[in-house]
Amino acid sequence: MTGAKRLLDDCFLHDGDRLRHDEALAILRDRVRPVAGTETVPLEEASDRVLAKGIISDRNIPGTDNSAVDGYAFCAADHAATGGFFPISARIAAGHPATAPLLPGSAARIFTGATMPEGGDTVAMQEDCETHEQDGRPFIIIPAGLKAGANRRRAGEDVAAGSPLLEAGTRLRPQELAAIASTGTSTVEVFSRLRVALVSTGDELRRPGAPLPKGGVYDSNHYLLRALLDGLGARITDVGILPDDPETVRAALARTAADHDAILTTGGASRGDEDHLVEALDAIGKRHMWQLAIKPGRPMNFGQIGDCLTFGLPGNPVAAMVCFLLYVRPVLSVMGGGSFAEPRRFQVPADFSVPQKKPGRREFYRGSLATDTQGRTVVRKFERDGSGLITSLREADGLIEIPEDTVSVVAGEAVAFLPFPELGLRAR
Ligand SMILES: Nc1nc2c(c(=O)[nH]1)N[C@H]1C(S)=C(S)[C@@H](COP(=O)(O)OP(=O)(O)OC[C@H]3O[C@@H](n4cnc5c(N)ncnc54)[C@H](O)[C@@H]3O)O[C@H]1N2
Ligand code: MOO
Repeated sequence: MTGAKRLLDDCFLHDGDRLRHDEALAILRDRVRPVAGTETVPLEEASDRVLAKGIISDRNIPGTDNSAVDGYAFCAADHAATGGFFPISARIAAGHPATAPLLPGSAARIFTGATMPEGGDTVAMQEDCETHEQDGRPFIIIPAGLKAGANRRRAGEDVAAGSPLLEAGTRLRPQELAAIASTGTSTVEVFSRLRVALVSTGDELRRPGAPLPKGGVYDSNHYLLRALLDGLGARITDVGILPDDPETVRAALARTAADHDAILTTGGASRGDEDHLVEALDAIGKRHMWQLAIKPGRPMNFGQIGDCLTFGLPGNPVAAMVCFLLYVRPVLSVMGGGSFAEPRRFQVPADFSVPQKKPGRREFYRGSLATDTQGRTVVRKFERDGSGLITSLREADGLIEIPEDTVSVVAGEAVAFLPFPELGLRAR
């Protein structure tokens, strides 16, 4: 990251002068690069990690043509001549391929996943067949009408030998781990875990478990952010709670920046007399952006101290979570070798109205999905706006995004909805 494109340091900015959401994203997208080294880990420890080296499958998956069902393998071209009456000449189970080709005009008893016999191209499901015995020999009656190749899975139909399986930069979800395992690979080269420090600030804060003085507030943001970082594969350092004291804040940030890739702070982001984060950042580092034309999350700041990136999240829990999801998550993803993924927006009819919205800023409401009387999916806005209401986050399925130039929302009109899973969270 080099020199800021645009620095804003006027705390009395009007929304029109603040950095817009798209501008903020463009700055972040532009400037952030992967910083993590790489390491080789066993597949058991690779969940949520980012692949540092692409994987090419050196084999076909499945490895052989095999049966998709329990039944009888035969050659479709033999059906007319046999009238569907086949002697059973072999038995083939998964893991025990036939050692000889199928005798012409005969069928093989076969089980799901077992390798197709040479000379057989089609499998009849056992439920559709009738067994028969003649002269002490087993026969199977296979109904007409099965297409050649029915119930047969082709070698390489999932992945062909020599084809790229996964690209570097892929975050490994359960299904990617399964795909890697299916190629027989037991270790993967992934980007090292980012070292991320969490800092809470505010004299009023205490950790759960400690007694709370009058006017005190439990540090819920620490637990919010810690859990939001799940899935990014970061190594978390808990710096604890810093008091509202400029010297202490500055010293702790300088010390922490020396051996971390990123610091996430909460609280003290705006410019009250007791808010020292921005001041500390200006004194010992560089501020790249501050004050966004969004709600909630207006005082979010972003900067760096040496090589360590800093994210100053607002103290209000809703603002902290929204800013994390919109800005911190994609940046940490890129720093850790992954992609800067834009969440997909879905147009959903609003089950609410907003008679008057302030123009010039983008607003994010907490939204939950519901079904209206005609069975359509609609989105409801949490009725209260407070940025301190953790309840609103719990009751939400995602964020409703209202663009800068919109000044009202009429019930029934389509609004952009960002489901939480698009932002890396689990569904309720
Ligand atoms: N005069 C102005 N006042 C405020 C402005 C403004 O522009 N001018 N902006 C408001 C907005 S928007 C927000 S958001 C908050 C941001 O405040 P800070 O980031 O400076 O945070 P604090 O003042 O320290 O705390 C705000 C609020 O959040 C609670 N908090 C803080 N940390 C935690 C934590 N770790 N866990 C739970 N709750 C926490 C804190 O007790 C306060 O209630 O400022 C507005 N004010
Ligand atoms: O970011 Mo603040 O939450 O708009 O209240």
